[in-house]
Amino acid sequence: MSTFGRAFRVTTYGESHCPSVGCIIDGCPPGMKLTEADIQPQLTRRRPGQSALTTPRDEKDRVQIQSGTESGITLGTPIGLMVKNEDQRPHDYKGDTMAGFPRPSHADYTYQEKYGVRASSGGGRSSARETIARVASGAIAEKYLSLVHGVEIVAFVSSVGNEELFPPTSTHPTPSTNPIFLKLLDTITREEVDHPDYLPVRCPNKEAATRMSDKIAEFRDKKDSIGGTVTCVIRNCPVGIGEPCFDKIEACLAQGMLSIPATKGFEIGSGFGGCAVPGSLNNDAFVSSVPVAPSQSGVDASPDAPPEPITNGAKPRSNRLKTKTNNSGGVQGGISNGAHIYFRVGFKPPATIGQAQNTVDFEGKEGVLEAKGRHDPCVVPRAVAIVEAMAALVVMDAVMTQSSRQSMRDALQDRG
Ligand SMILES: C=C(O[C@@H]1CC(C(=O)O)=C[C@@H](OP(=O)(O)O)[C@H]1O)C(=O)O
Repeated sequence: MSTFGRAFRVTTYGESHCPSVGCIIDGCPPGMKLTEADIQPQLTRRRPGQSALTTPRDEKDRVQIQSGTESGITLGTPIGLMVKNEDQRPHDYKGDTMAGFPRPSHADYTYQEKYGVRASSGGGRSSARETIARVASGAIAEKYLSLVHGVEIVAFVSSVGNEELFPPTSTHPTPSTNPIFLKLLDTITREEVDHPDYLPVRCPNKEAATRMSDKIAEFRDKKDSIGGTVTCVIRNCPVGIGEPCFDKIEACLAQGMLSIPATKGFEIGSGFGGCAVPGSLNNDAFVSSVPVAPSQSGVDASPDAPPEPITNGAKPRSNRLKTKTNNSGGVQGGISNGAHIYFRVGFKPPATIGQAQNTVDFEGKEGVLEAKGRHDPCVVPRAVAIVEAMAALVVMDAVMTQSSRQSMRDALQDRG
């Protein structure tokens, strides 16, 4: 299906080589200021042609809002977003080789088998061009979450091949116990991730970023490709989002992330590393967290503090407890507990490589494929913006669902 979400519902359209890609968003709250300027920065972080380590396809990826706003304010009606495909080279996909051979590990074969027909050039619907619509709609969800709840979502590259930002050690087999990692989750911003020292890879450590950049260049120069991981943190996520049993927040995050092209893995909190340690080490003990009311504390709220959540006039609910550690990654029982939600997404090496591969054509005849075209040797530097967008879409949908439950519960108060 091409629709994601229930309350905040995004339907994406477009193939790699059709006139445009985009989406319709249904359910965006009315009355929010919104212009292209709110959306473009994330599209620019995702766009192809941004460095020597990405696909050279040179798209500007300028977004146009087609509907759903007037005078820069959302109307609550469907928002249409469109980005033109401008730099296509369909002839790269013509001829005996590219047209005749399903690219190993690409979607060519399965699309052909499933639909009996497929887009004749590019990745068609399976192309990373489709992620433009996710990034554009995610920017809108994120704007609301930031304005109303102070939510912050930041992703960064945590590995390329075997080059890791936090390699496992005997003391910290998983980063969830590493104080440097945890401090990074507290403070990292998108501006830091895009610091010139960390570009073009977007790994927030100069030495690791250089190792990763060299690794990608090495595989690009061999006409090969390499995989990697992206870590993402969601700060100030409201407590209580996630809909057990099947729409637990981590299940929705996993689905959202694993719907991004080229993903092969997802872990949250201590993840797979946490599965190798006893409960006594993995459990997150609780401590009291009774909030001090501003009138009692004698100090004004910090200008950086997240805004008070909007509760439609009902009494705000205090978060009575917090955890000392956060191996759970901010989620228990599939419901957010107020701690940072953090997770890691694994991306495989891109399937399209220029190196000769022994394979068979669509008829089963043996041959050699040397793929043509302009392709990423590694997707993780551009995937950072896509992971952030999918996180925003998941959280927005879950916040809207919980807000509706909460306001109906509040309406019942004192009425028996
Ligand atoms: C253009 C983008 O990525 C493209 C993803 C892609 C594929 O097969 O997935 C193939 C290449 O493009 P083309 O279809 O022109 O050969 C990539 O450059 C993008 O992400 O914007």
